[in-house]
Amino acid sequence: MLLAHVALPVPMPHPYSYAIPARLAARVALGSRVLCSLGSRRLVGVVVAKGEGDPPPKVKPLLDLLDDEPSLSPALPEELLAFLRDLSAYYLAPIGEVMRLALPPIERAVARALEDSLFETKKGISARKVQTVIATDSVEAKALGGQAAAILAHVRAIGETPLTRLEERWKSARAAVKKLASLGLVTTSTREVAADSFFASPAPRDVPPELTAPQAAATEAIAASLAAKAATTFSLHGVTGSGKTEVYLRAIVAARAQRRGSIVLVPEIALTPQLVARFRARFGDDVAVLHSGLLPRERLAMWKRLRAGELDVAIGARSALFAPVRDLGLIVVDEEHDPSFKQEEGIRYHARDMAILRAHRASAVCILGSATPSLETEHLCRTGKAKKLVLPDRARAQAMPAVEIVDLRRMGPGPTGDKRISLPLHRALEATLAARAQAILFLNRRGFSPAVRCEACGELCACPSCSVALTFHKRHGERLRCHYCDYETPFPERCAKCQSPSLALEGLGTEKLEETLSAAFPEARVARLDRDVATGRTVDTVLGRMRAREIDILVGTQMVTKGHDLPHVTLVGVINADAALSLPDFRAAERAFHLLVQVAGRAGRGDAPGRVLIQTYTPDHPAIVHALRHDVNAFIERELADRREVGYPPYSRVALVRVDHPEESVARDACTLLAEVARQAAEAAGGEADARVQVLGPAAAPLARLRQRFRFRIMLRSSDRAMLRRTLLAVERARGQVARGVRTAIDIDPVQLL
Ligand SMILES: Nc1ncnc2c1ncn2[C@@H]1O[C@H](COP(=O)(O)OP(=O)(O)OP(=O)(O)O)[C@@H](O)[C@H]1O
Ligand SMILES: [Zn+2]
Repeated sequence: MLLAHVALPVPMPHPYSYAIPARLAARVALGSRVLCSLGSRRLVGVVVAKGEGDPPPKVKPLLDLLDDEPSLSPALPEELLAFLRDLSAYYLAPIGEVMRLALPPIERAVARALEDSLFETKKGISARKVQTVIATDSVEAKALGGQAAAILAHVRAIGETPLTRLEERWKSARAAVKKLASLGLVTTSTREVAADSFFASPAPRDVPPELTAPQAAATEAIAASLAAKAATTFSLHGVTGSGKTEVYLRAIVAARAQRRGSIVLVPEIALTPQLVARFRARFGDDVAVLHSGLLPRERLAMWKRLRAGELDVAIGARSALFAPVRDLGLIVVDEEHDPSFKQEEGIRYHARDMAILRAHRASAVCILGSATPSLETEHLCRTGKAKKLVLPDRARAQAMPAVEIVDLRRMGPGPTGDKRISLPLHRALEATLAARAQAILFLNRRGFSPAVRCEACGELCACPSCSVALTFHKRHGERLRCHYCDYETPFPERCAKCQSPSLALEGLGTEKLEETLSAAFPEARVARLDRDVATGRTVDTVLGRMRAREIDILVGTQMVTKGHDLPHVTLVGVINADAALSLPDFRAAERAFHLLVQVAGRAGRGDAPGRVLIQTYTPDHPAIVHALRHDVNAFIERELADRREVGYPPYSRVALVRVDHPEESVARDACTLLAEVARQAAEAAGGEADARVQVLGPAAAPLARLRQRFRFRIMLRSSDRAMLRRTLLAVERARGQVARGVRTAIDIDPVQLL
């Protein structure tokens, strides 16, 4: 009997077997989507293997085959299917749930046939209706005022405009449009559109610039690997503003020349409208831009066009890694150091690591681009697994900005009296405004639970055995705690280093900065960009206004540090460089360094030179010292030495077992049980000293309670991946033994340690 082994979207590690009925026999292929019954449910799964043999008892037949159109069948091409199986094995993730990462939304007709749809909407896919406003030929009888006048002028200048766009700029656009319509000055219409903000305005084609010598060398190396069909990973280390994007564009052209497709992964698509615009300027609208704002219908359309080979370039955030691009030749990971490439829920995959894997399997080229390569990537270069390409200078030979330190231990507040705006920063802002240039102020608000710092010497209270910052907790009296080993100590009376009694909590309270600035510089247009004020479209609007020079000072979080290319920004101020350094995370220094170099790199990209002021209590911290000199290599060298010494990645492999439950004792007991299992498995596995799997914990997670649940965890660490894996498999098997209601998760190569 002919059998199909089907991955179903249920949390089980194994596929299910079904009989292939004769009518489907010729068409069911590996990667086909099929309809199956499981118990009383009907589910859509993917055929991951076929075989002939004795059927298991009570085997049921496949009910139907979903993909019939030859260009779309099977749903998952062989290359993608094999990659997903590897991913599932690597992350110990249920095969059916992994498949779901790559499957398109389901069509309406199919969805109707399913009683139990796995996909986001039971109804299937609905259309996007957009209300637009068009100016008529009528002329106003008497002059209009206020928003109505502004909107009318806008619509006359721009042409048909979606109402939602108008509402972004004018609060009462809806009422104003109504009034204009009643005067016969505009008409509105509702229609179905493939509206996508990335394609809202036409993209004028650009003329490819002449490459700089390093760009040309990088492009040649990449093209040679493509031509040889040699799976190669490149680390493209180019300083900020060196023109990495141009290298990506040329690499895509080289892949196209061989009729191979490309995937470009970016950290956050909402923050990169400019990058998308550059791709459209080069390639027209023949690129698939995958982002969370797409409706299922739009996503399905993109998926189909990619699968059929009509589109050969997909750009998107980490999930674009699963795009069904035909004959994959290239995967670009832009800003590869960015932590957002790690998925933090469900299947906790790292898109950078998996990009390397998928490219490898497809004999494709993978480019990891960054001005601040991650230590992981640097390690790949040093162990011969990646080739390094360097762009040492800015593309148009602009100087790197001058970076200066403001030592907050010595420097008091400027005229505002707010200590976050030191005198030098205040003066620099004045000078920038006088020169009609723009400034970016970066305030780092990460670090939910504060660390303790000595105001006299700047020393941070750290764990004696883990070299990470201790975290302040109030719950059982004022205590400091290590989130790796659970070391605990009462709030110290004096600084361990200089004995000063002036210990202070590293403050958050940055909300009022924008207000303070507006008050201090009344003539300046101040705007803010962070998660609270910005979602999807507003980001685009704020960045658009920044580009149009309608903003003088932009205040923001991490969001302002990402790849923006704004030629009129001459001043960058870092309000408090220390916040990032005090996170209880072995990557704290690396992240802080990345942020500093990236945000500094926003200054001086145009003709006028740039200036960067970094305010800090710890001017001697290596992350700051090296950022001051833009010395990425020296920082990497030093940080690698530190990691090697304490045995953290990239010199070891780490995994976290996370456990949570509404009751603290239940969560702790479950975690203790799994830790015991891990210890026994680690012991049984044996191994040489440094390969031996270390089991740290159970310890309370830094975010000890989240959404009413108490969180505990175990950290497992080994220099040997196979050993670590064996131990984790034992934990995985024991997950079923914990008390009901306890949630457990295994996070392999974790990024977020909170
Ligand atoms: N060969 C070239 N000749 C002239 N201008 C170039 C060339 N290559 C790139 N540029 C320009 O240099 C600027 C910086 O390029 P790009 O934004 O790609 O830099 P980047 O390396 O991605 O920087 P970052 O890491 O800061 O994001 C852009 O305005 C781009 O148009
Ligand atoms: Zn510790």
